[in-house]
Amino acid sequence: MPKTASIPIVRLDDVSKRFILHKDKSLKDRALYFTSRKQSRSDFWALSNVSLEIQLGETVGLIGHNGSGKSTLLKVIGGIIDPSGGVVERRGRVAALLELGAGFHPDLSGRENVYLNAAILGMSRPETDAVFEEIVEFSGIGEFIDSQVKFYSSGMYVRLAFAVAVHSNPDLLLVDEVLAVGDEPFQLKCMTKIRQFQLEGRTIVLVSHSADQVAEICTRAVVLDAGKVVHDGDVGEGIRTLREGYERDRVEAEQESAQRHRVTLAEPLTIHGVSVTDGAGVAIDGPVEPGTDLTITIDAQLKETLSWITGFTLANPLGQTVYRLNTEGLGMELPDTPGRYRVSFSVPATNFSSSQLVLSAGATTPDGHIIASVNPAGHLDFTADPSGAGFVQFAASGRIETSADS
Ligand SMILES: Nc1ncnc2c1ncn2[C@@H]1O[C@H](COP(=O)(O)OP(=O)(O)OP(=O)(O)O)[C@@H](O)[C@H]1O
Repeated sequence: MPKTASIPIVRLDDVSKRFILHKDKSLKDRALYFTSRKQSRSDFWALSNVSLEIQLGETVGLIGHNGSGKSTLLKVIGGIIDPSGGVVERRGRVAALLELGAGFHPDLSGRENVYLNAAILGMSRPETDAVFEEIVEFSGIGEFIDSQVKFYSSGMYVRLAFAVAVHSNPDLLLVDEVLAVGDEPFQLKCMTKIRQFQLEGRTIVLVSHSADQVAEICTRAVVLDAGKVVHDGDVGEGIRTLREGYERDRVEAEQESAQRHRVTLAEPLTIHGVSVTDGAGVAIDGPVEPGTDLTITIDAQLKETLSWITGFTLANPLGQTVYRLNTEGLGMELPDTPGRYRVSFSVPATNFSSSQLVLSAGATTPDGHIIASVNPAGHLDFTADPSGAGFVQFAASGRIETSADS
């Protein structure tokens, strides 16, 4: 299949999906409002006004919190469920790998299910005959192909379903979280197959909770939040948006829980601010050139007598720590008496090759109990050093020697 840019294979215009929720009424409600109906109905919008175009050859990762609408969107894209409003257009052959076992009949054998599933995916019997052995080999199901699938493990289910889907010659492959169910060698096999699909210019849309997986294979990320698209585009940026949402939710949940319990825990330490300056003491406001000396300063107030450690972390958009430093690591002992302290860390000649890093700062007791955390405390854009690649760079050099006897 030739790789062709800018041909939409899927187009969603202002798509919404409503589910009707049935909730049991309490006896009190029924007595108060003299109603005999046991249930109340309410509308729930799992998707709201989603518009997107997916081009031929793209690999799109759908990410978002639990319940944000990812699976619903995947099903709408695949035509498995109809939207309540808006327009969905799709071209080409679709293979959808949705929730575990969907499309498999438990009483039929693996072999019978392969033929049934392949027929659902639009393959004729001779077409299926031609790839049957390949499907069985890819799935690694072996002799169990003639057992009823109700005796399969969840991994075996997924392996067989994925094998059928990828051998059905789809233009558009839709994959829900199911890949996580397979073991590591099988996941590797799936990744290799997905890469082959990408080279062949096929289109893939996958739902994943693994930021690493999305970063590794997707060319675009769509982030959903409560049924709405909150980011569509760059993968690293999308993962950052998602992580910031998680952090916001965590802080809100903590505040709510503190309010609910009406306990105002006196925090022993407050971080008032975190600043980043260069070697000349000038605040960093823009790209950081290779070789820049950085000073990270944590402004903290200790409110009671306590031993404490403070430090900072620089992480990439996937949340992986690229660099971490704290007072304990540097052998610094902080005063344990109440007061306001500015703790500075000097990091000379920095050379991070990751383009954007997230700065966070925190404080713990010596036994690791977190007493303050600021995340994110800032974002730093490092200008890439073209001499090498990887998380960090060094002042590297090279040399060529000519051997005298050549
Ligand atoms: N058939 C249904 N009837 C009623 N509500 C539904 C139905 N299917 C999904 N929902 C609701 O719609 C919302 C979105 O569900 P969806 O499965 O798309 O989310 P998700 O982002 O894939 O979640 P997860 O990460 O947990 O798999 C959820 O609140 C879910 O309870």
